[in-house]
Amino acid sequence: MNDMLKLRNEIDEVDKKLKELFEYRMDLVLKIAEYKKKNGIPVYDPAREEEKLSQLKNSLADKKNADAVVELFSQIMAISRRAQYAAINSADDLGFTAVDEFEAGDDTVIAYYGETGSFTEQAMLEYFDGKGKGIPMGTFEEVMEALKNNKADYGVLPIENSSTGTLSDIFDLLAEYDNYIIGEHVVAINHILWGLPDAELSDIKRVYSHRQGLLQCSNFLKKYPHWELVEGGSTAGAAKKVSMENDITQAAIASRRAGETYGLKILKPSIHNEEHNQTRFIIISNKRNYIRNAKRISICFVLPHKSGALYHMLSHFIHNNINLTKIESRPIKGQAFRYRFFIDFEGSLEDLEVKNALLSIKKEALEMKILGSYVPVPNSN
Ligand SMILES: C=C(O[C@@H]1C=C(C(=O)O)C=C[C@H]1O)C(=O)O
Repeated sequence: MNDMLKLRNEIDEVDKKLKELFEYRMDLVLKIAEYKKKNGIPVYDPAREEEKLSQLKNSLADKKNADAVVELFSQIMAISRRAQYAAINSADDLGFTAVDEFEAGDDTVIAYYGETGSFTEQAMLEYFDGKGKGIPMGTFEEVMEALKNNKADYGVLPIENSSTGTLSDIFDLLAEYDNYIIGEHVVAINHILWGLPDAELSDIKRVYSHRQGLLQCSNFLKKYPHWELVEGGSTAGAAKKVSMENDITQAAIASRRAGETYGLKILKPSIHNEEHNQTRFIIISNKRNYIRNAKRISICFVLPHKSGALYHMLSHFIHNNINLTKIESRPIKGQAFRYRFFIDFEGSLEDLEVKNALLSIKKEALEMKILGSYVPVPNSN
């Protein structure tokens, strides 16, 4: 027998013992689960886990294995928690209810950002298949308020553009309001420069649009440095303004639907920077419901201000084998250089792995909110 074979035989012996010990440990873990269930004790006990890890680390004969031991036992404890959640079965509730579908009929009221003809209205019409009664809202916040005050059943808001990135205001509003993401929809955005029926490109002195419209067409606008760019309202609102004010020197960047709705003329088509300009919209509700088995979840959390806090938080995703699709951070109002993290990941609120990760994060974070669970648009993020 050669040397390696001999060593491998020894490893086999060690693994056999480890396996037996692991099975023995899991039996103990399940007995503890029984006790916790009977006495209403939560599964996750971070103080106990912290104490165990430092004890194991400090008692090592050879400190070079310290990080490996922490990693190994963090995994073992995550596996143990998962087994306990399975045994106890939803004693710790995430507070969301699964439904088979979201109903939308002719009486359903949907608050959307912008005016008739806005891209958000288009997202609403496509998502709800033309059903429901859309009510336009002048600001993102008004959409949130309409849900809060039960003036609307659903809301539709833009959240991310393929060329300009996320709309940070929406993240702040999601953290602030008790409204939840129940769906998403992606719309191809084609920006057109619109003027009055008699206007020519050479007449233009001022261009109106939403901030996003101006940003997404920045390369085209750079060619006309003498134009005054005015941001405010939605793209459709800008088209309406140009039509109403009847000034030949004014133009708007807006969608085809908006320009046609307000009787304008195309001065220049397809002026956006990126050929495949797309915006992702979210559908929101004030109820904590989600489509059963929806495979995307969004959360946000605030961490204690200490080193390694984010690393530790992310380890809950790693140890539960959860794939993150997006991470963002936003400054917390009134707290200089402190951040709230926003994470999207794959999984269903019914998965034990997801439950394990979320309940652990909830326990460790200063605050944690599940922003919703929904069916993702393929390849949207
Ligand atoms: C097994 C328990 O449940 C969880 C798992 C732990 C472990 O695997 O050692 C420790 C603490 C708890 O988070 C326990 O409470 O002891």
